[in-house]
Amino acid sequence: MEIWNFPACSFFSDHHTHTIMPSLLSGRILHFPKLSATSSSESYSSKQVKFPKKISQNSATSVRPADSGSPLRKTHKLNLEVSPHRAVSAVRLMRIEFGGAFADLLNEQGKGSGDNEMGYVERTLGFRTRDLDDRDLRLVTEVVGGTIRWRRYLDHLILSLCHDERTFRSMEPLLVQILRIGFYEITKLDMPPYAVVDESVRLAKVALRPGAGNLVNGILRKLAVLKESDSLPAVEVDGDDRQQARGLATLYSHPVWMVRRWTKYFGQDTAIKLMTWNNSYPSFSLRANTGKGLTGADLVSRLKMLKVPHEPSLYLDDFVRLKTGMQNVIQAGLLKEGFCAVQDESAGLVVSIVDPQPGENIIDCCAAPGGKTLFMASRLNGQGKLFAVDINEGRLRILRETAKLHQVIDVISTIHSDLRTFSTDKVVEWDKVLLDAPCSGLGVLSKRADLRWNRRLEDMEQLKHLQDELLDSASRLVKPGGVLIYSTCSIDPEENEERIEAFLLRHPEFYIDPVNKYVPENFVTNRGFYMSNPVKHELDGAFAARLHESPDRLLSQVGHSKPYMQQFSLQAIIIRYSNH
Ligand SMILES: C[S@@+](CC[C@H](N)C(=O)[O-])C[C@H]1O[C@@H](n2cnc3c(N)ncnc32)[C@H](O)[C@@H]1O
Repeated sequence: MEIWNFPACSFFSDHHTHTIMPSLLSGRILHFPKLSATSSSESYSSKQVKFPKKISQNSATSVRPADSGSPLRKTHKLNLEVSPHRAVSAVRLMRIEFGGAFADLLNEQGKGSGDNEMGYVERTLGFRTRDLDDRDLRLVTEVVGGTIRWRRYLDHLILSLCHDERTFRSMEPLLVQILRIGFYEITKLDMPPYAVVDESVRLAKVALRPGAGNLVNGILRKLAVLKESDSLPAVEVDGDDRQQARGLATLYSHPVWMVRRWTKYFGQDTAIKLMTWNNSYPSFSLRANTGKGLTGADLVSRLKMLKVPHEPSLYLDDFVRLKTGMQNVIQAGLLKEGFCAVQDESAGLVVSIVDPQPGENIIDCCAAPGGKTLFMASRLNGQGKLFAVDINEGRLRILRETAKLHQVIDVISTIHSDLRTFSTDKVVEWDKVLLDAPCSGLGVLSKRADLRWNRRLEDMEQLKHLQDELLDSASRLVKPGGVLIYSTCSIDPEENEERIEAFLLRHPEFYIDPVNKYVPENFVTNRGFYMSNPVKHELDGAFAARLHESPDRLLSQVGHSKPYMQQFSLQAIIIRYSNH
């Protein structure tokens, strides 16, 4: 199994994630889980997605050799007339939009669906294409990420070129994906329009029906003409605040509520810059695995050997930034062999704020899949103990496996528990407590292309409530005089500063420890918090507050003490809770 160390991310949605079940895919009529809010309200919608009949007779050109895949593959036909990147992209987009699969550009070996991707293509379209080569793979990554990001804008263009709104709303989902891909390639990738038209028509005909091909032909040709004469349908950004937000939301392809929220908090200019950042191709950072005795210099020489362009991090030793070449890093096995991890510097800086020291006992309260845990563990140099709590067992398993791979498992104990329950046991106190809280992830939208469409305004209220509860729980685990670090990968003040202000009102025994000592000054806010801002720092957005608990808390808080405190030793905790 490929083990990934994801960039810092929000996974509130984990509990709502749906994946396509293979058994569902084999039927002609598929019942997908609930559509995302945006797809139902801002785009076409359908709960029953009809897929085309299996391969049309005239499109099959050869039969795949019998020994080259699963039994399913053997029985089906290969279509060499359809461009593989287009077929795979369309199916991936269907999975992401209706199946809840994430569009992380790095997910699952960079192929989106792992080795079985052609199986999905075949079951969805009724035929398979030739396998993807490296160029196709890069194109699929680009097309899928871009088409998701630009979905609202692309739908605006498609709608403008349809006869009427009903035509658009009643299109089959697969037809919409084929059109979106074509529109994206022509308008954003500047691909030769007539090649795009031809390929898209062919896919629509073979995968759907001849009429669908004609429709694609008509609409894409109109687009090609408009593109050539530089007269694409305009997006109006005027009127009152609400109308302007709608216009900007279409022009920069984001949900309206996000535009309104960012305009309110940061002003329109910054909101536009933020959306532009979210729409750009993400860059990635790698962290050399010092747990294995490797250094940033070792990583740099491997990257040089691979001819992967890179630059050292401005802020963190042992981190390097890549703009391109991630595929080479993957193929060379650097991640698989635990040589390095993918970690954004904005997440690395949160670990700098925790400032783990050898010999300390640290608890990471929402730890999985372990990006920060592993980095902290490597800083303990084999001395001390790190407890990793998470409610999600599957993700904790990934954490354990990665910790073994990175050779830092000796200092880590995993605890599968809801933090709220775990903390009421009042088991023991820790020197440092990190709460990397579930959050909206609004700081990582450039990497998580689909996230903007899966978040709803209503989620924000639920998240804030959960964050308050988890902060209260985490605070119970801090020893007198100890440190509590709260972090998110969000830029939203309501999930960040406001949560801390509310916490301090509930817990006057804590005070803010300004982060100046731990991170460069340009990341420090007026209140002494850490804030990485994509517009300012060209990193993912992230936030952290470092809070100290007053050493005389127990004296000052009669009746609010921790009755069962220290009744267990750390060793007993390991035995009682750990699952490895
Ligand atoms: C932002 S992610 C953590 C990312 C992780 N710190 C890293 O750097 O890789 C939030 C995590 O909180 C976990 N979580 C959510 N609710 C929880 C709860 N009540 N108790 C414990 N963990 C919870 C989720 O399963 C998720 O893994």
